[in-house]
Amino acid sequence: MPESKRLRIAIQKSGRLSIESMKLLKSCGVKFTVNEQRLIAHSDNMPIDLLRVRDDDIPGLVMDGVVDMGIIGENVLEEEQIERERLDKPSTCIKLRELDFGACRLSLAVPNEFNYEDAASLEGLRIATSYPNLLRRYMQRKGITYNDCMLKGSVEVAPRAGLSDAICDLVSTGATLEANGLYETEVIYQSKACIIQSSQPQEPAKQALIDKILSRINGVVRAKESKYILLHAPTETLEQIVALLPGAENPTVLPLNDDTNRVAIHAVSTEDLFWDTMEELTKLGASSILVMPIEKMMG
Ligand SMILES: Nc1ncnc2c1ncn2[C@@H]1O[C@H](COP(=O)(O)OP(=O)(O)OP(=O)(O)O)[C@@H](O)[C@H]1O
Ligand SMILES: O=P(O)(O)OC[C@H]1O[C@H](OP(=O)(O)OP(=O)(O)O)[C@H](O)[C@@H]1O
Ligand SMILES: [Mg+2]
Repeated sequence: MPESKRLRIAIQKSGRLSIESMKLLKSCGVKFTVNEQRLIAHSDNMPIDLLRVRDDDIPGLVMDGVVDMGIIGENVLEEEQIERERLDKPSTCIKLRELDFGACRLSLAVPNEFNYEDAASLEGLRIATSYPNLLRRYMQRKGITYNDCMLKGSVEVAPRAGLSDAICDLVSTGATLEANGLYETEVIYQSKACIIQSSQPQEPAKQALIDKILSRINGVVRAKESKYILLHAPTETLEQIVALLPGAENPTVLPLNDDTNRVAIHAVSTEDLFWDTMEELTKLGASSILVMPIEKMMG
């Protein structure tokens, strides 16, 4: 297939989103082998090329129509969108869906000894960040003026190095802040990874491939969020037991050999079954409870 007909998907080369992005595409049936030295990985079984780049470059590549799709953190997407609007550059793309990885938040944080009351405590101070646009938008809405200290990395060491009074950086577990004697004061943006498509019109064959990938992603994510549950239940508590299964619609109820007082239940639950619920189920007489992962779902 000619180069222009192949679907180009940009993913992070190496970092927090890389492994999950590749896993997601592989679970959608896209086969490829990555050569660490190479920017492009061609799929062996579908007309798809993967571009492995710095995550900061992904939104721009999609917005300029250089690639057709991208997997990126919403934080980076939004930051680039604001920047491009400011510079009058193409700033649109279609967010196809949020993904189930890369969850983090962009937060303000200050040194442990800082006496913080609210964002106004930062009036006139220096804030180090890699996200100047998201920070500016937040502070403008609050009417607070501050001084930017733009750092591409190691933002968490800026206060100790005397470069800033506070930081605005990504937080997940909070371990990085704690290790650097900082505490989180305000969340300014909640983020997850997402998959985006160029807003330029696609030719039908390419659009059909994008739709197919998206539909497979929906199936993969739904399957990950679901569980297949099997158990034996006394007929007299059947209704209560079914009511306890989270998000299970119309479970299959089957008779058991030589036992008229008990039935087997098969159900797909849209949530995980927690230990507390398992214990409630056994109190109602359920036995042989099995909770199994589902690999794929469709329809
Ligand atoms: N601690 C975290 N937990 C979960 N997701 C995170 C975390 N930190 C960052 N992310 C998400 O992963 C994205 C990539 O983070 P990473 O630290 O790999 O970026 P980077 O160092 O800028 O990489 P690159 O070299 O590609 O520019 C972030 O933009 C964010 O969406
Ligand atoms: O709250 P935590 O769980 O500690 O996570 C937050 C850290 O994770 C990210 O960095 P990453 O570890 O991806 O490395 P980087 O600094 O090289 O980007 C982010 O920039 C924070 O430094
Ligand atoms: Mg980056």
